[in-house]
Amino acid sequence: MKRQLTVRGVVIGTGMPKVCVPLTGKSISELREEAALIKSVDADMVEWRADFFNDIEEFEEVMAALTVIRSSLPEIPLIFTFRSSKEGGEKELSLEGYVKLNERVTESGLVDFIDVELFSDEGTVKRLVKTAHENRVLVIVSTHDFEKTPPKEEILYRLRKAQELGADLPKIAVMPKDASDVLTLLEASHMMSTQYADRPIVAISMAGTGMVSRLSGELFGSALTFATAKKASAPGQMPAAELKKVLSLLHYQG
Ligand SMILES: O=C1C[C@@](O)(C(=O)O)C[C@@H](O)[C@@H]1O
Repeated sequence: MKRQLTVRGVVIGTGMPKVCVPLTGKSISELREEAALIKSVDADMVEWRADFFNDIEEFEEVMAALTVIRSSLPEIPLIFTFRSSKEGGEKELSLEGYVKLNERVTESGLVDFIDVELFSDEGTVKRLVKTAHENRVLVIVSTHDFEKTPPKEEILYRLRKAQELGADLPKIAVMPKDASDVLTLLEASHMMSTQYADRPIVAISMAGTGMVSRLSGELFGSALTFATAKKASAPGQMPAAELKKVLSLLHYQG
């Protein structure tokens, strides 16, 4: 039986995919505004994409930003993500800086999830998973390809590796060049969720070509989908309210 994740009353891994909206503000005042906007959007979860934040190397500022976000959105599951430039993010940190940042955020008690990149190296992933779990924080282990869609076997390998390393939510996002790449991602998502995963997973085909993958997770086994309140954090995201309508239509079984 597949595990589900229940976080602040949101159940991930059953029914409609849960809608997660990223915060991409560069400063505390931008983040405060964005958080207020998110209150008016029907989001299930929020992701702070901290790589957009100007003062990411100033730990006091990071904590201040996190406190503002958490106090503006006290009820909603919150993901902390530093997405490195090599995986499609805005900035790069040293490995040591990346580990420290994630550990301190984990220990702050302000977030429900951290996102750890699979290619950080195995030891780092294991260490961050351990610290997170000791602090009752869940872990998304993520991997991205902004250039192409790898073969199905490679997508499955990465998702299985993430699961093996202790991810509560293994996640992959890849770039399609055509419809057959989208089918590859969807097939891998379906296979992973029905044959190999004992927990929810997330699988995304990006950009306009891949948009269908952001809508069809309930059928193909992807438990979370990212949408915008203001600014997209990756190509192909659509406004959260529109996305929710489509998810409800696809959920309707007649
Ligand atoms: O990894 C992901 C998925 C994503 O890249 C997307 O394609 O929606 C958006 C990112 O903010 C998030 O961290």
